[in-house]
Amino acid sequence: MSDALRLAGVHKRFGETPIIRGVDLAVAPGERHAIIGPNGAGKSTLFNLISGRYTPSEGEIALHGKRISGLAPHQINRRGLSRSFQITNLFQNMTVFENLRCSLLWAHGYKYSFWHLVGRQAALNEAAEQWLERLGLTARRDVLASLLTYAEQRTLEIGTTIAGGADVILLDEPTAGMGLAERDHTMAMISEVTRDKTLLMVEHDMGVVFELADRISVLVYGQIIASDTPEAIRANAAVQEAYLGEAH
Ligand SMILES: Nc1ncnc2c1ncn2[C@@H]1O[C@H](COP(=O)(O)OP(=O)(O)OP(=O)(O)O)[C@@H](O)[C@H]1O
Repeated sequence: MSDALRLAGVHKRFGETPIIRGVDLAVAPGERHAIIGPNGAGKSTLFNLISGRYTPSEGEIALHGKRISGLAPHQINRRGLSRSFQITNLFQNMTVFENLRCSLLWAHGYKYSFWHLVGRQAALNEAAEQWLERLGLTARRDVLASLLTYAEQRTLEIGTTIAGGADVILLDEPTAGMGLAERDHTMAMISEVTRDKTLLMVEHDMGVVFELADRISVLVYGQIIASDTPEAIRANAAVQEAYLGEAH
């Protein structure tokens, strides 16, 4: 079986400045993979390369064995890769239910004609209700997205990203800006809704990373210096020196 996601020899330069300097990375289907590294290491740039916002200066990126580097973000999205942003990306004047319904419609509805779609309303509503339940947002069903707490907005944002039907999910610091209780709740939610999905996340919170990830890659100055299980990463001397030894 091909890797869900594979980067081979990826470089990114901005002008003359090399930011990503030869990254090879393979993420297996169903794996939860975290990318960690010091500030400015190039984690966001890597995400921008994978999601199509930037094109690699060199190298290739493949999704399920098919090349995606060079495609536009919406084309990559159509092929099953979806990215959730740190800044929430919701329809603020729509309710929680409507936001979920919208991403389901976007995922499943575009192929059908309008009248066909009308016949599918019941199924769509049912699926949106199930997502409310999975996200623990049933009690907030009819609240406008703009009136949710920050943590609820992030939960809904992650939910709409996944409800959209993608099977490879990129999460950008999913617990940033949350208190401890919210963080634990969000981790449990991510763990539940990404079952059977491939997850790649950038996260600064080591508690989250070591609990959630099956594998961890350490990016330092645009290169992956280690890619391994959490236990092996914790024990890796080069990683400790480059990163974990710092006050994070
Ligand atoms: N569009 C751009 N043009 C020029 N330089 C850029 C651009 N985007 C990022 N950089 C530079 O690339 C380097 C890596 O930035 P990036 O945001 O990818 O790091 P990061 O690991 O995500 O950092 P952080 O953990 O602080 O979010 C930084 O020095 C940044 O200034």
